[in-house]
Amino acid sequence: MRWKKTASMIEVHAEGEVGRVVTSGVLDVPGATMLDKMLHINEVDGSLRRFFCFEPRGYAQMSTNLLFPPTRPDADAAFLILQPDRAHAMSGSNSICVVTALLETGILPIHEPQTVVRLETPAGIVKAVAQCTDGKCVSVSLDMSPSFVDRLDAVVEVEGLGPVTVDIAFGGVFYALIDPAQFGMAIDPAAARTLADIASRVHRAVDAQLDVQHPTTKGLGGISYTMFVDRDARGDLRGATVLPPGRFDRSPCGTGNSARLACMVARGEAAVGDRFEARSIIGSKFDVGIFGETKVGDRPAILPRITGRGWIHGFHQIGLDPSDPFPEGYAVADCWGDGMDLLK
Ligand SMILES: O=C(O)[C@H]1NCC[C@@H]1O
Repeated sequence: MRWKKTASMIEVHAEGEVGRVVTSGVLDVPGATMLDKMLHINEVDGSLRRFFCFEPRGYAQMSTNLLFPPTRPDADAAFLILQPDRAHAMSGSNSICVVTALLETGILPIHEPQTVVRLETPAGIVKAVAQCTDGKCVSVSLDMSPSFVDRLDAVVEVEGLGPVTVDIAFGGVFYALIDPAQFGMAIDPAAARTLADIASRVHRAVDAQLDVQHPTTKGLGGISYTMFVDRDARGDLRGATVLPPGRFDRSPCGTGNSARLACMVARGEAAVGDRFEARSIIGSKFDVGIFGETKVGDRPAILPRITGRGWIHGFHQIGLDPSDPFPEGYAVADCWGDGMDLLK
């Protein structure tokens, strides 16, 4: 074997959203904390992100999760979420994928009927409670990051669309939440390309026109994603997160629904103790709820809880031959999306 780099991973999806879990090939990333490691990838050396996320080893519609030993004594494992544009601080679907992989392959011991896993992320500790039967994680409940509103009904000037109203909120990462009705649209898989194009334009406008900062943690600023929010015919929450360079989350989105719940509480549309069904653009489901409240800096914040399911669907090995002409991979807008400028 003459490969310059080799990595093994577990292929997992959570309610349709793929979150690969790397189990070998990456020993560590410089940084004393998970936030430091994320900033190293985003500000110093993005080669790992490109190796895993770009073609031919990667593709747009997935995330790659790097596993690490925890840097904190109160955590069982740590992970970083790599996507084509950057490493991100927290992710609901990816947390479900990581817990499913850790427990169903014995990296951490599985206990029945319930296993608690404390995950360390750049956004802090996420407590995961997995319901386990016959060696399967039947469901995973996540106590998400404290979530809060940055601003409601902000207006940005969007190329080709004019003024667009968004809510900016934090659910583990920052979101621009968009009501599609302002474009005469609704969340519909048949309109996915049009909606994804709109979302990429809104993302650019928010980046350029709004200064979004976390009140207590430098390095968590700026929106990660945009998310269309509406309700389905049954009145259930329906959400569709668009990730750079312009593709939809296949899951209902845990961090996005956490941000949405914070906005609903701020508008008096929800309260502590409420629970909802949240659907994705493909109809998959998370149970989402609010189990407490707190403060983040001077901001009132909620404690969301997200429950969903993950499934292992493969085992995978990738590598780099020294003669490969594309050691850092490549991406083309035909299937990656119109927001190629949003990639680093
Ligand atoms: O569920 C979530 O929070 C994630 N799904 C893809 C984008 C977000 O990180």
